[in-house]
Amino acid sequence: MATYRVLVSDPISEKGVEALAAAPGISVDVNTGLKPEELLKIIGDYHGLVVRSETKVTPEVLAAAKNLKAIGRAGVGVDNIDRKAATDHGVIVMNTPTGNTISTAEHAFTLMLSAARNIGPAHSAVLKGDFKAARKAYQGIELNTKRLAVLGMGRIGTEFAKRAQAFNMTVVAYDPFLTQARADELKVELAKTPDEALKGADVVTLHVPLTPETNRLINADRLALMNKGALVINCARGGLVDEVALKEAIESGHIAGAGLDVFEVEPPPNDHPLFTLNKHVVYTPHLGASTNEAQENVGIQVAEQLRDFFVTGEIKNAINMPSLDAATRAAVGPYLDLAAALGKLLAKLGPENPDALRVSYHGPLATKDTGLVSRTALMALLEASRPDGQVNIVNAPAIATQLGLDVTESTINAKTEFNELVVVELKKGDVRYRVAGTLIGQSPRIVEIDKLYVDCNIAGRFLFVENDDRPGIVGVIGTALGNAGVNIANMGLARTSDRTRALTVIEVDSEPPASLLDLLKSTPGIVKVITLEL
Ligand SMILES: NC(=O)c1ccc[n+]([C@@H]2O[C@H](COP(=O)([O-])OP(=O)(O)OC[C@H]3O[C@@H](n4cnc5c(N)ncnc54)[C@H](O)[C@@H]3O)[C@@H](O)[C@H]2O)c1
Ligand SMILES: O=C(O)CC[C@@H](O)C(=O)O
Repeated sequence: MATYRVLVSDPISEKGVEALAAAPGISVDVNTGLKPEELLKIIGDYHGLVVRSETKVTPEVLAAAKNLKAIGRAGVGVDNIDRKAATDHGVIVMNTPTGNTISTAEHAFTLMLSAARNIGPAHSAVLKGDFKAARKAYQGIELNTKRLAVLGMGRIGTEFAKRAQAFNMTVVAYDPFLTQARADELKVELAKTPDEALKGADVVTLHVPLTPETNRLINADRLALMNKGALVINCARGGLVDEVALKEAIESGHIAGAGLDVFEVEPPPNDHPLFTLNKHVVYTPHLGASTNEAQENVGIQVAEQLRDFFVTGEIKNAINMPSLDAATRAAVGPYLDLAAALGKLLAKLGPENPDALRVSYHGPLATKDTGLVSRTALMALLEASRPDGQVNIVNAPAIATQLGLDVTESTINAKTEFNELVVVELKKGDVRYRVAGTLIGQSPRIVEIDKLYVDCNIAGRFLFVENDDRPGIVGVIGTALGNAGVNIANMGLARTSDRTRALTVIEVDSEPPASLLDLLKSTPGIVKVITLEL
């Protein structure tokens, strides 16, 4: 059994490490706090990497990670992992989206309460002996009946909103994926834009991922839309808030204060502009997910996901490719093998430098999740012209885009002679070349090559001979193979209905020598001879 080496480069729970180390064929090294240059030196030895947010998985790290197959993020945000570089290098990135939801929502809620009631500065004042002065200085804000804007109504935003409703706050939410029906179910007002949510809000809480679109989501103009004396809570990502604009809005008195768990640069510098403020502010060092419960959840989840990926091929919570659970993997397994054979066949028989690949599904298969089947056909097509290991299931679509190969998938309701059919077609200008296969029982078969009906195994050594449909050709081929000592395992004949073209598909037991191929190619009536190992 292959041994996969996994590096855990940020601290995760002991139970997670144990779960991973106990899996067959997996060995684990825990090596946290590595400097970037140290990580670069060792990453080439590993097949799997487990991180939290400290390890930065940069394009340089991915370029050095020659054996890396999967990265597991023990947490939600994957902004510390260069997703494009991972995909280009064919590395699956998985996160553990649910394990820290409650802890983070609770932490964000704590920040709101603490900012409203000056818990941080008041606590420090008590320790400094300023008890009496602090009683005067730290008048709080009541949250009851206040208007809360939630930006990002996903897992954490929803949990925050529920808690705010228990505090009798009115909740308005903005999220491009929030439907009116879901908003009604959650009893929140649905805002159509962030501005609409912020207008007249007393508190805003952020629960969106950091992306180019959400960078500085909260800026000076948006702060100005909020009510005077409002609070800003950020337990998502630092870059979501323009920190300078926030400081100015607090100093001007328009915004009362902020509760921040995250900063644009982490750790923030000691002279960070927001650190001079001392009312209605509370800062924590990215602690949203730091509870025993959350860390155990994400540590175990990430370990199980990596283990299942290496041991059974199951893909869960991947952010750069479709998921594939064990049951679906088993159900589509034979089609994956079929798709790989069809892709390989097309690479050999179809037009060179094609501009489009189309994968279509007929019959009940069309109702299944076929994303991975199509990817497999594409991968096999691309693999044929690239050295081993350059193309895989993760980076195949990105490579196709680089090549200008348009890949489409469709389902077709038209009846065929087969209960189910997978058709893979390669197009170059007006030239189209298609191959198709089906499952007979659980056994994948190739049933069509360029509109000729065949019945061919998906594994083995083959000789494809295109010839004129006239007497004697099969005899010539058989004699030539016999003379060359190449045994025929299987043979099938197909021809067009107008008898202009015929195809002889021969499964052979050994590699046909070049002299045999030359002889066949020079035989009158034989148009094309191709060998292929599927
Ligand atoms: N402080 C911490 O320790 C900590 C812990 C966990 C998560 N996080 C952060 O919290 C974020 C949210 O986590 P989650 O589990 O709720 O994720 P989620 O995917 O369940 O929710 C994110 C929501 O944001 C929405 N969204 C995307 N772009 C948006 C936009 N421009 N405006 C409004 N909404 C938008 C999405 O539709 C989605 O519903 C994560 O991306 C992560 O960065 C921080
Ligand atoms: O690992 C952590 O503690 C932070 C996790 C958090 O930022 C996340 O996005 O899940």
